[in-house]
Amino acid sequence: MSFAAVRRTLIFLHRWIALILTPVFLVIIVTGAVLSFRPIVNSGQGPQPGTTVDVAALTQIIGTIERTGKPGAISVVEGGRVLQVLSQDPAVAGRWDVASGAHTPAPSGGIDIFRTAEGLHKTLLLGLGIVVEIASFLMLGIMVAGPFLAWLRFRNSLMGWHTAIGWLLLPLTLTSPVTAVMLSLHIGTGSRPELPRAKRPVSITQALAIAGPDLDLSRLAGARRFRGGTVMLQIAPDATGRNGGGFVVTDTGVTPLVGGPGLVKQIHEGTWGGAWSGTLNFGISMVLLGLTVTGVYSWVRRRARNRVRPVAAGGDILVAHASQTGTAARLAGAVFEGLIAGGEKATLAPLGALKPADIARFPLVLLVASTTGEGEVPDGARALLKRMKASDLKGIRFAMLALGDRSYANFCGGGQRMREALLAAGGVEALPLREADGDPSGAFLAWVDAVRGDLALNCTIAGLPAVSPPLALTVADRQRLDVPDTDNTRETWKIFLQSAEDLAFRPGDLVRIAAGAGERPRSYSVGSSSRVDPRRIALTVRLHEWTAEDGARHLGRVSGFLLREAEQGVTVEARLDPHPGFNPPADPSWPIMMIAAGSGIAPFPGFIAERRASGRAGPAWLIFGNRHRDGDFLWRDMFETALADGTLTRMDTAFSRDSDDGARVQDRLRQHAAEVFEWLVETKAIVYICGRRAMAEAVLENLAQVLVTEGGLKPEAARAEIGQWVAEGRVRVDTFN
Ligand SMILES: Cc1cc2nc3c(=O)[nH]c(=O)nc-3n(C[C@H](O)[C@H](O)[C@H](O)COP(=O)(O)O)c2cc1C
Repeated sequence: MSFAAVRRTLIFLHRWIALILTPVFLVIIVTGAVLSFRPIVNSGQGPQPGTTVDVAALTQIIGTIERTGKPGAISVVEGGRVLQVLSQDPAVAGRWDVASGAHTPAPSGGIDIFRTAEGLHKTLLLGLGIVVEIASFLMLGIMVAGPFLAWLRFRNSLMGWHTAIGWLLLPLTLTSPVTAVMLSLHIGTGSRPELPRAKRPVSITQALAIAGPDLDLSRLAGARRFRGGTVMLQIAPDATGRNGGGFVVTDTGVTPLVGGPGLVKQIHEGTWGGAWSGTLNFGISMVLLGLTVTGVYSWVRRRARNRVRPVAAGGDILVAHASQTGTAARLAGAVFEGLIAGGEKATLAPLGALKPADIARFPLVLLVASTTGEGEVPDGARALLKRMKASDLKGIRFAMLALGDRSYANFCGGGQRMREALLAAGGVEALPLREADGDPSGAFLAWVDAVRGDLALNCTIAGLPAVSPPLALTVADRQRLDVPDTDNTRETWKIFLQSAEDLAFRPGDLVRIAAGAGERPRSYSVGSSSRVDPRRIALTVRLHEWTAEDGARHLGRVSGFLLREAEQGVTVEARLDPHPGFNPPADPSWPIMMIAAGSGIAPFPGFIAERRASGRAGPAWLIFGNRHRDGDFLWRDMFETALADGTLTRMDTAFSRDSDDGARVQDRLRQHAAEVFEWLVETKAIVYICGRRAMAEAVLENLAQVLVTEGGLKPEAARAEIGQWVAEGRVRVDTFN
């Protein structure tokens, strides 16, 4: 077994054993804390070494007590002025004043807190001593495994403190379970002498008389009757700290109890140093309590985060979508609602969130799939596409609407690949493939008609799903983001678009802008939030320019228009589309990692602004890469301010063309693999990746690499895991070319 596999097993055991035994641990720890007060309370109660008590008075009062009833145990407290009597017999239980003989009965019905705590601590008050013993073994195991689970590295978070305290105080906290385990194995418990037998039972008064010649009763600390008719006398040490201990008295004489409690027992009970060691034990109990509570709490939190929100289950029809920028998802949603309104049983799900086996459960699948990149399936569906090839979907029927654009070389390539995979796995087409070119409205309505007619399904669609209306946005302000007079930067601007009315948008949404009527629009990520200003949209626009074969310079159609023609005050026509797949988490306290290269930084200023405005931003880590620190550090002031005010927890940069750096974002992931692993696996951060497709792919590969080096996964398993995270939305990718 590799070290990583051992570590994974330890993590698993640490968490699950701790969790299952938490109730038992809590009882043991809390009662242990209560019991650690016993040596504190007891210290200074009996005769102190060197002090003496009035033996005659003591003998007299004990005689009175024994004539009145049946004492179980008698302790000499308050320096010999008072006797504390434990007994079932209410006539004698309570406190007796040695001088006056006055009796203060024990409150009836009162419970002896130490006795109860001890009962719970040893047997859970249910005679379950074996459970407690097993629990101490497991507690020891959990604590020893602890340091292997997370290296000592301080972070100011709940788990950071759990780890640091667990590590640093380990030698101390280990004493409790170690001594408990030793006690249950009878190691160091002290010798148990064979007790002498009495021929005739003796009372405590008689025992005092018998022991008088042999023992210094002026240091009597307590007396107790045993079943066989013997009496045990406890004598406090003398001024030299010696000659104390227990003595068994029978009608024939006195026998010292040799051995006494062993060191292990004293350490476990905190009695080796009186009040001092009791306090130390109490401290240990509190640390153990803290570790248990924080451990369980973080587990609960992790579970809550991990819970995959299932899509409405049930029904015979699966409506699935593979969507990069949300269009296919919106259309699939409309079909789903139409089916439900028509009384059909249907389930709606993003394709990437499903396994082939999930799909196989449905006799009919309606699929809307778009194309991205150069004829590829959307990011979320890529892992599934691979898996589908080796799966068995015999018997399922499917109907697909593919979205695309003929101005791309590979028209509807993504949908076609998906269709081929479904056919190869044994699926059968229920309707011929329908392809949408550009605006999908017409093809969508025709497809829904076929679903209704040829498949005889009730699907009530009132109209087309809301397509975003055209908006008139005015260029309110623009600033260059790169520094033009440094070498070799790429011309990039921030542009603020102003709306005359309030709009609802979130960072990561898409603004589609065309340079002229009927031209293909280009999408830009929204870098601001309507929660901060509902009329102002921030964009990051890089100028696309290239030299043609004839040497002529060309500008990108839309970026050229925005940066060369749409000066301040110019109004542009745009559409604003939600892009829920790339919005920051609704809960701003959720940890996020933002990984961007070049103008892929576009959505993240909006992420920061929205989280800052919420007032409860959680951890956020930005990894940004570009060419030159001096010229290309886009939005530098904004992010440095965020780092200073805490909205950003951590920022790493990579400048590929700086001679003192030369790294890319993916290199940073490998360099900080341990922290990345922690953010991915422990903190469960949502990872947002924005940039060119090749960059996103390199980042995904390096994330998988981190799971290999830090988590011990095999490369294939690590890639599958990342693929699953992409499908579940824990890793989100927004790419452009
Ligand atoms: C970066 C990018 C690449 C695209 N590549 C293709 C392509 O290769 N072939 C194609 O037919 N359509 C392509 N399209 C068009 C989309 O498939 C089309 O706009 C679709 O409606 C988007 O749907 P979605 O929002 O669900 O992802 C591309 C669009 C974008 C933004």
